[in-house]
Amino acid sequence: MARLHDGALMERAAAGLAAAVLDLLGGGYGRRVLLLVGSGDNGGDGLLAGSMLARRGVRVEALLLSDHAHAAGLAALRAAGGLTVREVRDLHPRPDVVIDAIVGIGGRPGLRPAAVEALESFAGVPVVAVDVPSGVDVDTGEVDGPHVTADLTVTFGTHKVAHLVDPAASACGALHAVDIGLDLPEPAVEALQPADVRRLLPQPALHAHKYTRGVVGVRAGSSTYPGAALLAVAGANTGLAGMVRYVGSEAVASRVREAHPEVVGEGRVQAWVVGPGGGNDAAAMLDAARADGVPLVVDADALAHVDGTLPGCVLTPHAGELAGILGLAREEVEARPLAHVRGAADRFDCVVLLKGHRTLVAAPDGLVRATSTGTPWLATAGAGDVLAGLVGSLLAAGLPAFDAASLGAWVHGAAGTRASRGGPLTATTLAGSIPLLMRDLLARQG
Ligand SMILES: NC(=O)C1=CN([C@@H]2O[C@H](COP(=O)(O)OP(=O)(O)OC[C@H]3O[C@@H](n4cnc5c(N)ncnc54)[C@H](O)[C@@H]3O)[C@@H](O)[C@H]2O)[C@@H](O)CC1
Ligand SMILES: [K+]
Repeated sequence: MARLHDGALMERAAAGLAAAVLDLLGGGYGRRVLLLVGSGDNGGDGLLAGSMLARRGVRVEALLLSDHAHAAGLAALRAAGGLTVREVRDLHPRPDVVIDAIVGIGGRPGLRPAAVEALESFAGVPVVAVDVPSGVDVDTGEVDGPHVTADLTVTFGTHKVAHLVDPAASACGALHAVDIGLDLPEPAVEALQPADVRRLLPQPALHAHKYTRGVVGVRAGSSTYPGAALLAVAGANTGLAGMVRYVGSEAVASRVREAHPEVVGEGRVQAWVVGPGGGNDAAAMLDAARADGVPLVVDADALAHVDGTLPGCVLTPHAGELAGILGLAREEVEARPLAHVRGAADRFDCVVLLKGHRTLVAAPDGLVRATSTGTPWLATAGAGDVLAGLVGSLLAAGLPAFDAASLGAWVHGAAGTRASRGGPLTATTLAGSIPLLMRDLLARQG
């Protein structure tokens, strides 16, 4: 901002927005676009993009929702032949696309009645949000009152928290970022990209042997839930660590050995995975694992027994489990996931991985990584057990807890998408696709 004239940034933003809208429309001439325009620079972006679209033959109408509108944007739109109106009833029928330029990063959460009325009048028409869907809380991802639900969000300079954190992230639709040449500080919320994952992924050294690659131990499963043991072991046994140990009842252990002949019994480990399917044994599993003094992944039934602090460890709750730990209602965690995952990481002095549509991983210092991979098909029994095992293997391989958890969440989501190919998947096929996903990633190295 210091180096660039305001107008230059807005020009770049508007050009990127107009290009994305043309792409969505499949052309310009004869198409109809409605702009919903608020009082600030977000409205200015919309008006300026509207002028660019009008020059490409698009019939552009702007509904001005405030007495003030960005003056230069307004002049540009009118000069290009765009129309402006102040009432919904004065608009032509059904546009091909609605552009939400009501508010951006300067907006307060919620929408005014005139904006809500306009959005309701054109329900069913695809919506392109300018920078963020208006009405969401940009810096927390929270939602308080009415907001736009977009099919496409075109953002500028960098992703904002609302693009990465639910519930706002779910209102963004597809995301398209336009580089406008900003110099940006380190973010407090980040999302790993494939190149980051390749850099962080543990790979065997030239003279590696199984012990130098790390040994991960799994304490999971019970007579009621033997499958959880098999799936947690499947997640741990994807070849990222040098060896997997399983500790549990002989009945479950023999089934684990049958399914995974590489897996061995009790001994020294560099990390433990505790809790999936543990049932009534979960407290004892957690105590036994804690006694070793190595990093832990605490999942499922073991989460209810966490107390004190667990430096270097990872908790992997879903919203209901985190609510249980914090003594809150599930809905409260779902409404403010970023605040609560950070609160839990601070309270237990460990990394907390909150599973969901956008899995969040928080470190005790407040840094958060949001997971951008995954598919709703991953909401399937046992997928969480696989994730716990996977994170455990990354811990055993020597990654710090924050990297192990965020890398595990990314790989888990990407492997799920790979295995799903747009259709259903099971936890077993998910685990099987993890090494294939990593092979694809590493093949693109360099
Ligand atoms: N800062 C930057 O570097 C750039 C900003 N740009 C655009 O500028 C936007 C930010 O512009 P502004 O700071 O002017 O702020 P906004 O345009 O986001 O909104 C602020 C205006 O909306 C009003 N308002 C606040 N909450 C409202 C609500 N809930 N309902 C209705 N009106 C409300 C305020 O009174 C104020 O006039 C960005 O989101 C982006 O679209 C781009 O042009 C690119 C460069
Ligand atoms: K907007």
